[in-house]
Amino acid sequence: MVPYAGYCHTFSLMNKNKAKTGVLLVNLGTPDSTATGDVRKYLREFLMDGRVIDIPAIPRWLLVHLIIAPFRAPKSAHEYTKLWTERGSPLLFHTVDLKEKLVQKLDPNLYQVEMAMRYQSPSIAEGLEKLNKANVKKIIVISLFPQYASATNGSVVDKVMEIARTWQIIPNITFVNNFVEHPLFLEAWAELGREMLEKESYDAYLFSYHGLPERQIRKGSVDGYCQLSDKCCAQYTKKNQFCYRSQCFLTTRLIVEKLGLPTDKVVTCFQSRLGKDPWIQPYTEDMIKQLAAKGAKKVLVFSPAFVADCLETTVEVGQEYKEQFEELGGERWDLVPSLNSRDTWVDCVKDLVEQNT
Ligand SMILES: C=CC1=C(C)c2cc3[nH]c(cc4nc(cc5[nH]c(cc1n2)c(C)c5CCC(=O)O)C(CCC(=O)O)=C4C)c(C)c3C=C
Ligand SMILES: [Fe+2]
Ligand SMILES: [Fe+2]
Repeated sequence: MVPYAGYCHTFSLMNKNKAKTGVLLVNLGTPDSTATGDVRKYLREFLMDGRVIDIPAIPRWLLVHLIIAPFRAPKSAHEYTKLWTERGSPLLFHTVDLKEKLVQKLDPNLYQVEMAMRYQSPSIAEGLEKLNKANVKKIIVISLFPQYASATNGSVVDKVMEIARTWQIIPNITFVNNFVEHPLFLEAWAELGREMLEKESYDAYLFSYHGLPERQIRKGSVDGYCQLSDKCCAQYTKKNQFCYRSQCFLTTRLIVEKLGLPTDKVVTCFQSRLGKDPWIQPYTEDMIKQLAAKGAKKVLVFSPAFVADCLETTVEVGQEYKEQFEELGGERWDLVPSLNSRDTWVDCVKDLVEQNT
């Protein structure tokens, strides 16, 4: 044992003298409080991002400042009161917990981990500054969105580069593009699913993902491959490997395989449409109607575009869609909670870090 202990001691001293690898975990962001003013501030920053509302800057400014933010802020502020806790917004505190658990699992001599929000606080600028001051040799940026979208992962890349390009020395920066196929991401969802399935049996399994304007999928389509039909997105090929819709269908298939669910009882759909333009389909509202019309009484719902409980899951899926389903005669609408900071998910993030070191 003695030589081994000595070796470890030397090894850890060697590590102490080496530059660390920086890790930046980034989630979407949330208002600072449920006050209408804070929600308005959040919505303005979020929706003024040209990757989120991808229209020219002047019409975007008019749309956001004169229409969406003023009308949506009071309504959204009220919605946020339904999920706010003593620790604030779940999206934020679950990301803090994830970061803290990750820190526990990584060697502190090798890694410095920071977390940030794409919009509002803590900002990406603050997180990057901490890593820059620590003189890290490399930065691994993990956007906490499993499926790639220009509006989320793409926007994080944009923001990180906007800041890093002002530095004299830019270390190596690696971005994790998506992690839909990571076995531990899938296993974490399967564990959550099993916990629900042990207690209850269901007539149908609904996978509801955040929606996107169809236009944004078309813009990213290689050789016009993505026509937003079931034919293109139901397959995952090198042509549509970055198509958000196809990555969502793939996520469903892989979780369903792990759980051994009957595929004829599984539906994939998209929620949270904003504005009048067509968003990717099928819409979750339409699927709820179809399931109820077919006589489904008990539905188990997964939201695997989100890694933490948030407004979109807890309130929109867990409360509003539940009410709609019950009004149509449904009896049970059980939402699988999100990954938050459960161990298998932390192990997934740890593995993403180590693979990219
Ligand atoms: C899966 C990741 C997400 C994608 C893709 C995405 C695209 C996208 N979102 C909007 C508009 C809104 N989204 C809102 C909330 C929200 N969105 C995501 C994730 C994705 N968005 C999350 C995690 C949340 C919840 C944040 C929280 O604090 O809990 C909202 C604000 C909420 C509201 O006022 O109702 C808006 C607005 C667009 C336009 C878009 C793609 C173009
Ligand atoms: Fe969103
Ligand atoms: Fe596609």
